Amino acid sequence: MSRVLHGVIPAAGIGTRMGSEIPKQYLRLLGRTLLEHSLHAMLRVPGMQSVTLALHPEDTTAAGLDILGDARVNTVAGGAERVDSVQAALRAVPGTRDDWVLVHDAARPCLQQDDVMRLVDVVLTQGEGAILALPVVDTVKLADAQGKALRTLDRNRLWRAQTPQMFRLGELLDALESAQAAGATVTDEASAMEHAGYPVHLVPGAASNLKVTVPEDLQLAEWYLSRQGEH
Ligand SMILES: Nc1ccn([C@@H]2O[C@H](COP(=O)(O)OP(=O)(O)OP(=O)(O)O)[C@@H](O)[C@H]2O)c(=O)n1
Ligand SMILES: C[C@](O)(CO)[C@H](O)COP(=O)(O)O
Repeated sequence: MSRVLHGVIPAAGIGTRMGSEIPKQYLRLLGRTLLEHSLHAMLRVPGMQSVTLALHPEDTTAAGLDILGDARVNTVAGGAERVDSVQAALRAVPGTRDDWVLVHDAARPCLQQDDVMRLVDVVLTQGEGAILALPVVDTVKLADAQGKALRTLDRNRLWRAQTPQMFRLGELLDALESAQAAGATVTDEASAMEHAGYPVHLVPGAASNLKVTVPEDLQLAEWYLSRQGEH
């Protein structure tokens, strides 16, 4: 069975919730764009053979960054939704169906190597897919359409999905296609794998691996990045 690793980074979003003049993946923290931070984290993973970036079809910014200089980096045009961008990138991965792929959001620039390595270790030991995730710490309510609480969920069994999410390339491609065909909501890769009946291990991640979504996330991400630089 293959132990070859590839990376995919969906980076074709427009950052509506950030509301910045440029797409948020090109905002800079400590001198590097969010996309560069995320890409470097992927390229640093031992054994990473390629990283495929899904970029917005009208993206002219990536070409001006040094990141495309690494021979392992490929780009493709992304799609209308994150899942479309991930599918486009997966189809362009220069690997075999048996190889492993780690899908990581460009918008998660503070990924730490020890977290990725724990994920890779679980996957290669178990031979099954896994994602980084965080146990929920708040009390969580299920609401009706009017915003009235219906009931309280058992938070001991609730996790917040992060990225990277690591699966076999061929299985993930097939799972995404069948979930799409069935009209299932696919907000991450794991949801497609669950839909197809595959096990998905939850590997505890770190709060620092936040998804930069709204303006106030930028300061926090910069603080996490500056702390990482100290070690
Ligand atoms: N059509 C899309 C939409 C999103 N993404 C990527 O998926 C990741 C997670 O998406 P999100 O944080 O929602 O980014 P945006 O879609 O840009 O933000 P928003 O939803 O606020 O518009 C980001 O790295 C984003 O660039 C993508 O590749 N293609
Ligand atoms: C994949 C993800 O980051 C896991 O939490 C998340 O689902 C992406 O959601 P978004 O709305 O596309 O940011």
